[in-house]
Amino acid sequence: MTAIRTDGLTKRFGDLTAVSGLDLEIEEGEVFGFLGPNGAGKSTTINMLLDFTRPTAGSATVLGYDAQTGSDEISQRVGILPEGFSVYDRLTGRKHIEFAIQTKGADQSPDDLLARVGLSPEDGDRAAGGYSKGMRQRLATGMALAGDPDLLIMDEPSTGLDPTGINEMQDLVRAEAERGTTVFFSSHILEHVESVCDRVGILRAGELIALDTIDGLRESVGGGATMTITAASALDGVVDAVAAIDGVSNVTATGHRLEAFVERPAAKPLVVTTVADAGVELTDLRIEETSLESMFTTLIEGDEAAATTLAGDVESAPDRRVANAGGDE
Ligand SMILES: Nc1ncnc2c1ncn2[C@@H]1O[C@H](COP(=O)(O)OP(=O)(O)OP(=O)(O)O)[C@@H](O)[C@H]1O
Repeated sequence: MTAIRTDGLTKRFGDLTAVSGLDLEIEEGEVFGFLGPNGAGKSTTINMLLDFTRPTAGSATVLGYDAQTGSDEISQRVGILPEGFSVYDRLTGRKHIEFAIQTKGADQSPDDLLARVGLSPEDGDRAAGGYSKGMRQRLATGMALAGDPDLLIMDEPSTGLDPTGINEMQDLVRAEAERGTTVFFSSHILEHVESVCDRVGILRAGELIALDTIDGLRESVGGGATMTITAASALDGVVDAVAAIDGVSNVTATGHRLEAFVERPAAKPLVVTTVADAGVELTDLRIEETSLESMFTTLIEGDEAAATTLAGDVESAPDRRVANAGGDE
């Protein structure tokens, strides 16, 4: 079954399009990372899935229920970890969990749920106001797991956590995924989702600009590298010859240094032989591969070329923009 499906899901706030024609399909059992910088539209999308806010256009289903007409059924089957969850300082951790179990109408042992998120019965006895950020996040996740949801939606679960807390959060997501829970979680940092996600969708300014597995994304950016050649004499004379090689771009020479961006691995030796054939003596060669993280950073900062590289799989993106250009509020 499809856990989440959106068709042209769009939300406008006045002139601002927060989410634009989003088409997503997330399978049951999948761990999906919803990525994008601040303000990209991640929370707005989640709010539409949970019927906290209504779409301007398009539709969504969650666990087979329409997000609007089936919101009661959805809230019974979905666990939510909201962004910026705050605890009731004076209530114990266990009370928080008991409250969540009651809300779901479930019959579960609070201590089992505490244990599932790595909190001991003694932790459960303590007032949550004294919890560390990592413990608060565990508690919030424990509350989200009340009633054994089929789908866990986590909005920026790594916010405010230190590296240890982030690792703990990733372990929790892995453990839930192993139990068969579908996990949909948003983040603005690729590194935080990279090790746990089956697939990621990258949202920028409300538009889905990439939808792929981490390996697929790697493949899209793979092979790209910056070569820096240093020689015993000036290199400006070879710029044109290097730039003429298929798969080589952005060639610049400053004195004895030449830099070139190489898209195809096979072009790398050609750059070296072209320089050597010009009778220049090479003294140093450095190759810096483009990392997924750096591509992601470039991408979300608004680099159109990077967006085009990663957008390969989002075939309908241009059509969607046209289709949704009019008719919204
Ligand atoms: N109720 C609202 N009224 C007006 N504008 C809104 C409202 N809610 C969100 N927005 C705007 O919609 C855009 C998307 O916001 P959203 O919170 O969905 O982004 P996000 O990707 O979740 O960001 P963050 O990572 O900061 O939480 C932003 O420009 C935001 O200012």
